[in-house]
Amino acid sequence: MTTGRRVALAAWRLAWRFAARTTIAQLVLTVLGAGAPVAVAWLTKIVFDQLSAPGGPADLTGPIAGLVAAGILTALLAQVLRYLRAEQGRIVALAALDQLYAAVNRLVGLGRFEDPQFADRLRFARHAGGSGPAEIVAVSLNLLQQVLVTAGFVVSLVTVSPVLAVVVLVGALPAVGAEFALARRRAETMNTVGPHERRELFYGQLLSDVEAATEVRLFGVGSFLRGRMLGERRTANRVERAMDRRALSTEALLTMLSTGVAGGCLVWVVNAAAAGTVTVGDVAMLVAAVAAVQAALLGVVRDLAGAHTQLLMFGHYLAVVEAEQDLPVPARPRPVEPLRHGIELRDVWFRYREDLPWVLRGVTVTIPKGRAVALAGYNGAGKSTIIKLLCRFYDPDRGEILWDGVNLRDLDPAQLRARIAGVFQDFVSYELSAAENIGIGDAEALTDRPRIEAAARDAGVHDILSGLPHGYDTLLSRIYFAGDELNGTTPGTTLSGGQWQRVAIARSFLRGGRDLLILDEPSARLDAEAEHEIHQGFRRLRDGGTSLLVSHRLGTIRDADLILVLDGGTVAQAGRHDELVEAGGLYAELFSLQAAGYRD
Ligand SMILES: Nc1ncnc2c1ncn2[C@@H]1O[C@H](COP(=O)(O)OP(=O)(O)OP(=O)(O)O)[C@@H](O)[C@H]1O
Repeated sequence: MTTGRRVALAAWRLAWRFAARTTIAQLVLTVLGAGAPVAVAWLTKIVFDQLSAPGGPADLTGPIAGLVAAGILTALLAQVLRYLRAEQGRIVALAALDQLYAAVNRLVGLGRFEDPQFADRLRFARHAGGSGPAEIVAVSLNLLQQVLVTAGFVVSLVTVSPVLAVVVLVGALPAVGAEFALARRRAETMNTVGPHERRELFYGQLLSDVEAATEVRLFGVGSFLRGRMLGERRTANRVERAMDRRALSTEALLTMLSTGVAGGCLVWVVNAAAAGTVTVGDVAMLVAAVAAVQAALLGVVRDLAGAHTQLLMFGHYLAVVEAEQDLPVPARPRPVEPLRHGIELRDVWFRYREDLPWVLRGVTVTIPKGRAVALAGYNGAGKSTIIKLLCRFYDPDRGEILWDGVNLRDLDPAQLRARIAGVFQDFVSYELSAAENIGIGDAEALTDRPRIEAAARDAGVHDILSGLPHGYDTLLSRIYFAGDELNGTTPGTTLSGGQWQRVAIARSFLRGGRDLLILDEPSARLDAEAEHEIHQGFRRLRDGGTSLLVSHRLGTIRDADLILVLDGGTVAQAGRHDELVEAGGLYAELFSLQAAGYRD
C-alpha cells in the first residue's frame, strides 16, 4: 500500500472510530449535494426547451418547483455540511491530540527529544495532526462529490455531443498534471522551510521569554537575536516566494487553457443551435456542463493537491504516534522489587551519539543499599550522565546497569522510576500553583495538602509559600494570569532562584521512602544557612536509604559513605573523604582549592 493511501486510511479510521455518525451524515449529504447541480441543469434545459417549443410553453410548474427545491436544498446542504465538518473536526482533533501526546509520553528515553528530525515531525504533528484527519475526510468527500458531479455532467454532455464531452475532459488533463507537480513542490518547500521556522521560533521565544530578558538586555544582544530571527524568516520567505511564483505562472496558464476550451465549446454550440442541430435547452445544458465539469475537475485536482499536503502533515503525526520506543522495553518486564543489595554499573560505556566522543569509558561501581554515595569531578566529567543512565533515560552502549543483579533493560522503566526520588540539576519551575509545584512530585499527593505542606516544611519553604498572596494556591508564574475563582484575574507571583530550588527539593521530599534518592546539585542556588539545613534534611531523608549525590561543593559530600571521583570517563578515585584527602590526587586537589578559597 502506498504511503499516501495508508495515511488516508488511518485518517478515515480515526474519524470513523471517534465520529462515525457525523461521517455517515456527511457522506449522505455529499451524494445529495452532487446530484443537485446536475438536476438543476436538466430542469433548466426542460424549461428552455418548453419555452422555445413550436406550440408555445406547456405547464412549467413542475420544473420550476423542482428548480426552487434544488436551490433551497443546495444552500441548506452547504450549511449543514459546514456544521458537520466543524463538529467532526472538533471531535477528531481532540482524539488525535490525545493520541499524539499519549504517544509522546510513552517514549521511555530522552533520545528522540534530542533528535532534530523528530522535533520537526513533532512540530508538524502538533500543528496539523489534530485537524488533519477531519480535513482528509472532508477532502475525500469533496473529491467524491466532484467526481459524481463530473460523471453526471459528462453523461449529460454526451446527450448533446459526445465529441464535446471528450474535448472538455481532455482539456482538463494538463491541469491535473500541473497541479500534481505543484503539490509535490509545495510539500518539498514545507520540508525545506521547517527547520528555518523552528529556529525563527527559537529566536522569537528568546526575545520574548521572561527568563532570557535579563541577559538579553544586559548583554545588549536583542538586535543580534532579532537579526538572526529575521535571517531565518528571510530564508524561509525566499523558498516560499519561489514556490508561489511557480504556482502563479502555472495556474495562470491553466486558467487560460480552461477558458479557451470553454470558449471553443460555446462557439460550437451557438453555431449548432443557429443551424438547428441542437435545441436552446441543449445550449443551456452545455454552458452549465462545461463550467461545472471544468470547475469540478479543477476542484478534484486542487483537492488532491490539498490532500497531498494534508497527507504529508498527517503522515508526520502518524510517524510520531507510531514511533517505536527509542529504548527497547521488554514485553514482559520483570517486577522492580524493593532494593535489597544495591545498584551496580558494570563496565559501562556511553556516548550521546555515535559521532560524539565517549562520556563514560568503562565505569564499574556499586551503590550499596543503605549507603550515601557521592560523585565528584570536573564539569563535563559525566556525573549527570550516570544519573540519567540510572533512571534509564538512555541505555549504556556497552556494559550493563543492574538493580539487585537484574539488568535495567529487563525492568519496566515506569516501575523503576517510581522507586526513585530526586532533584535534578536543571529542575523545572512549573507555571502552576505553589501546591501543584510540590504535589507534582507524587501524582497521588497532588490534592493532599497536609503532605505537601509537610514536604515544604522539610525543604524550609513553608513560611515563604504560606506568605504568598493566596498561600499555596498562588500561581507561580510571571506570564500567566491566575484565572480561577479564587485568584480572579490577578497576575501570578514568582520566587527567587533559591526559593524555586527549595520547591524542587520539597518535590523530592514528597517522594520520601523511595529506594534511591538522586540529588544532582540540589543546593547550588541556596545560601549557606539554607544549604546546611537542606543537607540535614537530606540526611534524615536518606537515613537508612540509598542515595547518590552530585555536588561541586565538596563540603556537602564529605560525610558520604563512598565518594567516586570521575575523570576522563572513568572512576579515577574511590573512597571516603578522609581517605581521598590523604591519598592525594584529583579529589585532594579540588578540596584544597575550595578550602583555600574559603580561607583566603
Ligand atoms: N544530551 C546530550 N547530548 C550530547 N552531549 C551531551 C548531552 N548531555 C551531556 N552531554 C555531554 O556529555 C558530557 C558529560 O556531561 P554531564 O552533564 O554528564 O557532565 P557533569 O559531570 O554532570 O558536568 P557538570 O559538573 O558541569 O554538571 C559533556 O561533555 C556534555 O557536553
